[in-house]
Amino acid sequence: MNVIQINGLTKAYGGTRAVDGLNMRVGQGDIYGFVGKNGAGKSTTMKMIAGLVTPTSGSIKLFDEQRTDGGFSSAFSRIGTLIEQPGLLPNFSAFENLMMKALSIGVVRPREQCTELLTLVGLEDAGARKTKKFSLGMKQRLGLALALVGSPDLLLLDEPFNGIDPEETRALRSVLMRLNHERGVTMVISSHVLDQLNRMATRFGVIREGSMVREFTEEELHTACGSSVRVKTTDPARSLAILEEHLAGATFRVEPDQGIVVAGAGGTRHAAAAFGGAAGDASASGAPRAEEISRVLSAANQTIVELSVLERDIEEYFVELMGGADNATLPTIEPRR
Ligand SMILES: Nc1ncnc2c1ncn2[C@@H]1O[C@H](COP(=O)(O)OP(=O)(O)OP(=O)(O)O)[C@@H](O)[C@H]1O
Repeated sequence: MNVIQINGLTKAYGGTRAVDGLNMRVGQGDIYGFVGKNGAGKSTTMKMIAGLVTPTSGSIKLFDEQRTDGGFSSAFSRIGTLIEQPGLLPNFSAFENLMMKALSIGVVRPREQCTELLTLVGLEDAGARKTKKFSLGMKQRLGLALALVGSPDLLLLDEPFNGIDPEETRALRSVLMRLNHERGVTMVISSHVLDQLNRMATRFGVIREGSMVREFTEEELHTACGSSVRVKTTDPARSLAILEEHLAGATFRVEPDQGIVVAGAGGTRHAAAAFGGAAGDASASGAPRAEEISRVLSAANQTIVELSVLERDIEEYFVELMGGADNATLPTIEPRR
């Protein structure tokens, strides 16, 4: 079942289209990594889903309920949001902040739920402290607890890792993973911190200038970033012609030293065809196989002097989809742990 189904969503501010004909689909149980450069339209999209901003046009369906001009009748009660700074009252304790929300939305047994949520986000020992004494990371975790009051089925988290240190980040990430695994909570997490999303997300959506560039699963990401093969022969021009003839759907790049880099449609520059695009045999697995390239060239009496498999960088792939690396806030992705 789709938890979120968005079609042609647009938000215009005067002449600026913050979101421009966006399509998006989030399935039940997804941890959906919503990726884009600063200003791409992530926050505006999240705010429209959360009902904080009214769309200019387009449709939003949440839990099979279509948004109307009056908003949603029941779907909103199933959403928890952490968008921008959590709205904490600084002179009240963490527990009191949670209780106020629990009482305002009529949670059954509010004290129990608030105590449980403080434990869930690792703030059980800080419940009585005023939130103005909290670190940024503690505030983020309390903000998450606030979003969880009422046991929502869908969490919308806008840049939840912004400005918090690595230890707090790890703590927050582990709470989110538990919520997803143990309670089946669906999440949309927007971030330009690819590293964090890459460790958690089961699906991704890349937004660029207000439009969805592509959506893909974690598996499809790894297929798309699969290896390419570099081959060098004594007759590069002839070898290239042979490979082009035999490897339908693959893409080719000749490097300055005449080495030929062969990638599946999911492998390098022509990633546009990766999912559902025109792709031939060589791209079906996302990458050409070195053995196949070797066999094709040998059968045509080409002399191979070098053959190697190149791994593609996930970060490079995202940066390409997002529209280039003119963003200083893109860190390197570390290997999964
Ligand atoms: N209330 C508003 N009035 C006018 N323009 C806005 C408003 N909100 C957003 N924008 C513009 O819409 C575009 C998208 O902004 P948005 O905040 O959605 O992007 P973002 O992807 O969340 O970026 P960031 O990562 O920097 O938060 C930007 O050009 C922004 O300046």
